[in-house]
Amino acid sequence: MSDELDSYRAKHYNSDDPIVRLLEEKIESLTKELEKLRQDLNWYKGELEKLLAPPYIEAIVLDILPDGKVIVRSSSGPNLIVNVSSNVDVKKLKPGSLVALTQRGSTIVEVLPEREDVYVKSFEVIEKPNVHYSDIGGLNEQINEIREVIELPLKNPELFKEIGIDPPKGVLLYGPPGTGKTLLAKAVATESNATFIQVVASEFAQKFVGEGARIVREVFELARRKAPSIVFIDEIDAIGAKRVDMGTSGEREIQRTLMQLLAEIDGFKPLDNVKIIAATNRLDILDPALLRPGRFDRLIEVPLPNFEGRKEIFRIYLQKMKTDGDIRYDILASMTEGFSGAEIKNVCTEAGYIAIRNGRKYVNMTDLITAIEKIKAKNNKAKNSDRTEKYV
Ligand SMILES: Nc1ncnc2c1ncn2[C@@H]1O[C@H](COP(=O)(O)OP(=O)(O)OP(=O)(O)O)[C@@H](O)[C@H]1O
Repeated sequence: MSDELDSYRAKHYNSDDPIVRLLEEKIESLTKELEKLRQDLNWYKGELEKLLAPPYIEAIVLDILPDGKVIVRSSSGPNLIVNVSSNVDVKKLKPGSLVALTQRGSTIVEVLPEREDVYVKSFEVIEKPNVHYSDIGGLNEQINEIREVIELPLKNPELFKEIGIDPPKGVLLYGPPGTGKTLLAKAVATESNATFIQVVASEFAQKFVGEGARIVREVFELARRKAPSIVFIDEIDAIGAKRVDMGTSGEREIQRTLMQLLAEIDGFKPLDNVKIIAATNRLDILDPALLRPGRFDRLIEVPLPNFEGRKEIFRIYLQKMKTDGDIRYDILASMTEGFSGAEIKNVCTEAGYIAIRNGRKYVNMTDLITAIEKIKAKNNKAKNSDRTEKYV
């Protein structure tokens, strides 16, 4: 049939015939459309395959056995001995590699890219913090105490060994927000030449559901690698509050994270050269397990600054600014009773803005007093709206 058609065409083909031309154009456009539809079809097929494919299980390689099998710890729990799919380059596998396992958990099908970044982002690592004790106002007693329990053992561990006492593994700083707890921890890291690793405990459970315990483990592994180091855990009450019931999975997750933290602290060796500083605004709600001997048995209160403290903090910030040279520190301190260090810093910054708005390049007492009034008014407003919320 097709031969007949070809010979008919050969006999009657006339490319000048408008009908033939029209038909040829039509064929060309239909061929293009067909090609496009084929591409679409392939794309949909691919998507469908992805949607129907079972999910993979993430696992960490623990060891590679001589027979080519691999021991992994799966994210869903147990350690497994698995095969490696032939399209995976076995040379790329090493203990610690992240891999994807088939649903039934029997074969490694892919080596996943290093994901430490995701975790590292959740904790800040400062190799060389640049905060000094002289940047902190009104906390001399606290500085002395933290030097004795953190700086001295980090710098001279042998001193403790010789005498035969175990230096504390860490301290707990407690007090109202903005009083300089983070600043103190950073300063002790600077002055002890230690790496500063900061984690915010509330993020353990919130950001990485189901992974809090793993992050705790990774933080301490990193701390040991970067020793001497200080692990600073801010808002420790987010994982360390005493709990009565553990009904929800979220609560159990927090509990697991806390258990891992306690296990890490208990596992510290004095020579690891890792110290831990935790901070909280809520000492009253902490689980007593955290405060047991050998854990956070050193508590340092970081209170709101007193009159002298406030003067010192004003001095620290105003010395870095341009002023008219006529600053009355006692007046500033007496006007700011109840202010935290953070609020005093805000007063100084605000006074700077006021000076700029007034076309000046230096700050004077009037700017500072205006700034104090402004921050007081803001605090009162916040307090009132708090109260209203409670009664609504
Ligand atoms: N005693 C202080 N001396 C100098 N600056 C201070 C002092 N207290 C707080 N500040 C300043 O206030 C800001 C907040 O302080 P910091 O983060 O150390 O407080 P914190 O006690 O850790 O607060 P939070 O409990 O809210 O985490 C910092 O920028 C710090 O510079």
